[in-house]
Amino acid sequence: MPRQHMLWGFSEQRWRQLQHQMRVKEERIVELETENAILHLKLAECQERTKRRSREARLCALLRMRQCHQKLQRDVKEFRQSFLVLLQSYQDDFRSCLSDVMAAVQRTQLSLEALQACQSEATHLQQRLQELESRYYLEQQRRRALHNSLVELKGNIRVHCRIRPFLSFDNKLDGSASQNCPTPGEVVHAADDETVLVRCALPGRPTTDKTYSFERVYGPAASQAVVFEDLRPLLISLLDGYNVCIMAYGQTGSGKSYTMLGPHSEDDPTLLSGAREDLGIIPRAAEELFRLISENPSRSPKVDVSIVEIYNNNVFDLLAKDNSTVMSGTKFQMVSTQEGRSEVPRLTCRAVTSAVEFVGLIHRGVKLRVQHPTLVHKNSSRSHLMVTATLTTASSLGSTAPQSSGASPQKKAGAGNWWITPPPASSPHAVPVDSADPPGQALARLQLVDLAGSECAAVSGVTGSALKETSFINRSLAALADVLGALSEHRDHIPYRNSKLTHLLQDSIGGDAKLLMILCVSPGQKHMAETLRGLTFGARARQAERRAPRRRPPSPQMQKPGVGLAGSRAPS
Ligand SMILES: Nc1ncnc2c1ncn2[C@@H]1O[C@H](COP(=O)(O)OP(=O)(O)OP(=O)(O)O)[C@@H](O)[C@H]1O
Repeated sequence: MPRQHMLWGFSEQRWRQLQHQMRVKEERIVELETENAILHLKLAECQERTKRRSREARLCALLRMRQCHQKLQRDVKEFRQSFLVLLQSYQDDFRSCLSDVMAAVQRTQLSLEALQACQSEATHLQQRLQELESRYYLEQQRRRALHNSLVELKGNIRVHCRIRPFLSFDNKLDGSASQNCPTPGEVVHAADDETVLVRCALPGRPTTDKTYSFERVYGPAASQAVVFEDLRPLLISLLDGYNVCIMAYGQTGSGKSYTMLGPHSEDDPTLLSGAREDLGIIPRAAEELFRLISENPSRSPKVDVSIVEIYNNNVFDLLAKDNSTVMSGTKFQMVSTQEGRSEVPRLTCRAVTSAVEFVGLIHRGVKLRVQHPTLVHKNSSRSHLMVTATLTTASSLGSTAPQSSGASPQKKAGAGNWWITPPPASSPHAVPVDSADPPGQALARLQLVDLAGSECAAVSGVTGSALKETSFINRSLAALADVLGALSEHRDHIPYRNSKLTHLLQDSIGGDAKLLMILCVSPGQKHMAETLRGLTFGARARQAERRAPRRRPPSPQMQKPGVGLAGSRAPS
């Protein structure tokens, strides 16, 4: 071939160079075309893969949706099933509650019927109770009437005699032991429950027996409880509105303080001591009084206590005294009211609400009482001790009696029954209050007296001021004997004012009140003269007038603070 390059004017070299370049370019084109084809192939692959993936993704999504849907369907099914179970249980519960409610309603109906039956029963019982209350009230009235008749039959002045045991100091005094007596020197005996036997054996003379009768005679073995038991009914009379006085009378050393208060303490003779069974009448009466009061709380009266001693015919207020003024306390004058009552103005009077308070006051008063040793015994009381409890009912029966029914409390079935429980409102026996009976004035007084001992100066061996005391004691006891003598002889004038003692006891001795005298006697030979005097005195006291008791109209002055035995109110 002609040389082309020559044709085109290129040098051979140049020509070869261009050819080479052209071959390189063609090779490069082939490479690129190959590459291009590969890329096309890859592109196609990628597209294919992308399509496949998107198809797969769609399929997956569809699959997931389907699964979700299936799960949802399952959940709904489960939910429905549990809902049905729950519903079933609710229905069961509801049915059971309903049956419970039905049962409860039935029970309530039954209870209602039972309640109605109970109500009618209660109404019936209430009517029965009212009937019983009416009967109780009537029986109570009858009981009181019978009780008071009994007390009247026994006499408004009664004498019990207590013979104390033969004690060591009786021996000291008594050298002349009698051969005829069971215990040497013991000459006074309780022949039976009502007779005292005194064996009088004088040297050179035949023995003679003297007997004395009393409502009750206690031998040396009689306990304090037995002595108290016989006078317990008097406290019922007190609450029935009668003045009551219990006093111990007897020669010195005969056991009056023991009987009224109890034994003295060994260490301090002014102190009371001893076990409960040794308690004397005064603390026992305090207990019994509050026991009786507690039996009828709706009628609780107010109880005011005063304690006085009458020493050398002067009245001393033991509740106003203190240790520093012992023996020099204020003397009190006595007055007689228009109604004839004896009263001590400005006397301390303490309200007590329990037996404990009452006994506490007694202990305090007794500690301040005048005592001196005598030849007979070392704790001889040189004064008369008088404990007075005044019972007042607050604005009286009218205030607590049923107002609406117009029924009024009972006034009197017999005498002095202000204490009687008012009848129930429905009682057909309700009686209108006597307009003459002022409200809140119902009073009764309990006087508990431990007298000083009657004594023979030769026996007690007292001299000086003690002899003067003895003289006053004996004079006041003689005045008491005169009063009892005047009463027994039904004299017009009863000499109450001859001594402070009888003046103070004026309301308690006579037809109005109930007096129990406990005649204490020593059993020893040495005291025989005084014992016989005491026994004669007691026998004479028994003959004092027996008049149906009547309730004394209360003195208006007794209502006023600061006047009378219920006098000045001291803070308790
Ligand atoms: N029943 C009795 N049982 C035991 N001891 C008694 C009894 N009675 C009295 N006594 C004792 O006899 C003594 C004298 O008694 P009490 O002090 O009571 O006599 P009194 O009559 O009050 O004397 P006074 O009038 O001199 O005060 C006391 O030691 C007392 O304890």
